[in-house]
Amino acid sequence: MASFPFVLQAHQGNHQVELVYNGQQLEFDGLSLDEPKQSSSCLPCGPSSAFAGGHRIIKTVEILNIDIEHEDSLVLSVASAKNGPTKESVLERLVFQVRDKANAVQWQSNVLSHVYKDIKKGRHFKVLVNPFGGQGHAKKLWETIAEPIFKAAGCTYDLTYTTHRYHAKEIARDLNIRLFDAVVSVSGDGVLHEVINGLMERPDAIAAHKLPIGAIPGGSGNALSYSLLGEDHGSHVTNAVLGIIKGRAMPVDLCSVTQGQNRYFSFVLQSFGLVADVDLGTEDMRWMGEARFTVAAVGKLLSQQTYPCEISYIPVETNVDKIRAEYNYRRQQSVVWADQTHDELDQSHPTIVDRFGGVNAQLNKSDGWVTDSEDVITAVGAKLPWISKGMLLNPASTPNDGLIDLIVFPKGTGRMNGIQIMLGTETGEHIYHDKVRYMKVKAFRLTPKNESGFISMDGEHTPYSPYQVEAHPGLISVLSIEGRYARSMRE
Ligand SMILES: Nc1ncnc2c1ncn2[C@@H]1O[C@H](COP(=O)(O)OP(=O)(O)OP(=O)(O)O)[C@@H](O)[C@H]1O
Repeated sequence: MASFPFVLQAHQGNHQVELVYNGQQLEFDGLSLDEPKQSSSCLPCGPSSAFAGGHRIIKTVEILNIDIEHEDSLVLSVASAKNGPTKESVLERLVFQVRDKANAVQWQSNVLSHVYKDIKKGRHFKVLVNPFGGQGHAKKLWETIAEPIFKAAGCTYDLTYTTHRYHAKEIARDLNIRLFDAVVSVSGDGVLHEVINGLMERPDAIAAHKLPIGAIPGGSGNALSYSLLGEDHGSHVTNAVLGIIKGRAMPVDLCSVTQGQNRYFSFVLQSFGLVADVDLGTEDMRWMGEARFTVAAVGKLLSQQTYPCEISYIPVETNVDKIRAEYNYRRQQSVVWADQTHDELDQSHPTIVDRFGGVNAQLNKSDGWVTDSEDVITAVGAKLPWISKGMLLNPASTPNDGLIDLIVFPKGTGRMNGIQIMLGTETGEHIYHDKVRYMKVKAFRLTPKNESGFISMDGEHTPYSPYQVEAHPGLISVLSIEGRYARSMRE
């Protein structure tokens, strides 16, 4: 293999340009101070400082494709952060003229083989778009932003617009998984919940759980996108698509929930009390848009409403400082991809095994169960740090620590503390509040002690009856460039 740097002499009009790829990034030297000939099919392009001094840098991860068109045009397709690191990346087509085609072909081959090292180039996706997701914007987001980037990267897809509730679940259940490199959803978390539950219902769930999932934010709650891309980029379609084209399969734990005779799979959260009420009990406030959640939560905190229940859990760590230290330690460790793991389902057993029994089993004392019987304001188990924009409820959540983050706001918090805690959820600082209990657990069981109310599994309404949650390590995989969620806790 040729050694770095890979250098190519090219032209833009009368300007000579040197394209230098060093394994980390592509640098253009000698660019015209005017922007090069390009087209952008995403966002309007603002003035770019990236061209200052005739020099521009494009990171390896931002390079989608390099084509040689006609005899002398080298076309670079990139999704770059040209408008600033917190702005949505932009699809660009940069065109250069080359005089020595053979040389250009060699350069193209050298660069692309490095850009797609360990990643299949030209993936084939099953794409699901919920035309009603996110107040009806998902279809437009697909057509105007996502689809052109997939095409520019040479990816192909089989597209379905979901036509009814549970359509995504039916598709995932019946999908010929060997045909696709991943299943991609342009939606909120509701459709992803259906996809995961559809995959897990299959007789070949053992194989199906290996099919990676790609999330493009197109709903009103995009918890997975926010968790993968962080607060700044969680709603940015281009960044999400880049992660799907250039990401690898990251193993992600999945919560299995037993309730009555049923089993659900939950990848975001299982909520009881205030958080469930705000999620499911505010349909009549939909006209307020996203503000409905804040208005409802403030109202409930001021009313000091509490919810009687019994919570049992198997604690692993209950000290927030130690949880943070472990979080930071884990971030120092090298990333493990799904194709490098041997999870429990690869072994001999054909179905999910509940290590701690289901909800109807007696709690086994030797497992270390602890039981609290007191009213709470809310109790939430979760596997994602962000549950929506501006709501970093479980900052220590990581994709694959095999544990559930359990957060409890006990009764008697008081109105002022309640508001302080709520404000803290924007940055995740609420977990340090002395009225909040935040812990890492292996499993938990919640038994409501009143007649009726709301329990939410990933935003889905489930019966108001006891449920037990256990995390199954690495049961699904999600396409990710970083191999971890965006940083959600301070160092
Ligand atoms: N064509 C359709 N008609 C009605 N419901 C649908 C359709 N397609 C999908 N759904 C349902 O829409 C629900 C919400 O979908 P999605 O995940 O896209 O958004 P969300 O963020 O959860 O919520 P929101 O609808 O508020 O954006 C899912 O539970 C899914 O079953």
